[in-house]
Amino acid sequence: MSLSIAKDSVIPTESLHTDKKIVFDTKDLNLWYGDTHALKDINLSVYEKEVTAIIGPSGCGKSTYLKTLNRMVELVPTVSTSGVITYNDREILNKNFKAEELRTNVGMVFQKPNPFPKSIYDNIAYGPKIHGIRNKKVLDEIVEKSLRGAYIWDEVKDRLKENAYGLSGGQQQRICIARTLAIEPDVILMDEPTSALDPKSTHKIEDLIQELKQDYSIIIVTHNMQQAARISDRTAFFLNGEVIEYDKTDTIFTNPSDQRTEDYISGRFG
Ligand SMILES: Nc1ncnc2c1ncn2[C@@H]1O[C@H](COP(=O)(O)OP(=O)(O)OP(=O)(O)O)[C@@H](O)[C@H]1O
Repeated sequence: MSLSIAKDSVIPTESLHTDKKIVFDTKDLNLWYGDTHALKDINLSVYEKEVTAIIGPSGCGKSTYLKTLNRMVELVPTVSTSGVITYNDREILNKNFKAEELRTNVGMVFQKPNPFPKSIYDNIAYGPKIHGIRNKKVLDEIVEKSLRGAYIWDEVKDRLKENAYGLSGGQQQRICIARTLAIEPDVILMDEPTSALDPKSTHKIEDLIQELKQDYSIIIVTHNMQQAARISDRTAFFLNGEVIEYDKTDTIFTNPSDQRTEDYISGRFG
């Protein structure tokens, strides 16, 4: 297996060897927005029930990569791709794989909390209802389980009929996480989930992510390197659309093998 090679972004290092199952395997992925080559020869294996952080300066392709994993990137008409991504050994860029099916297994939480303008209850019940669940008792159970899973049940259990907009930003973000849990995904993509939150809410979400990784595989884009160091098991460093280095988080932050990683994590650019 190749060691870290910045040139063609094939990065699995010796220390990445693990018995863990690969959830997402990306091979030679390239992505263009029209003429803009946004992702270049990405090779990356994401392991189950871990937190994988994606770091790198603005515009390096972090969000694009995340949105490729649930095919949201296809909503941009100019997008074209080459290469292969498998999710649990199934090729997802293949048109035969329905994006809707993928998205029931791969949930996403965005930078800005984006609850629906509906009651807290309806925010959580929305996804299950779309999937055909109508039984009130079953929906009640899903709502409670999801809110408990996002560690917000005790704060909202007496106000489930109130509009979610009445909650604080940190609470809204946990409602959005609960909404994702309600569709029972096995992967949760998080695009800078705490960047709009105060330190206390950030801390709660970080604790929550640590809990969630017992049951889910989590991929998180973050600009906050302390956050990546605190909560992730592995970290990928992106630069100009390439993966420069991918390794265990401890290694990336204490002994990176590429000078550009070292320069970035020590704040010399970005
Ligand atoms: N919808 C789009 N159409 C055209 N180009 C785009 C589009 N979205 C992103 N890009 C370009 O693709 C490249 C990667 O952008 P992306 O948003 O993935 O970077 P990022 O690392 O997530 O940045 P940030 O940290 O600022 O969110 C950039 O050059 C960006 O301008």
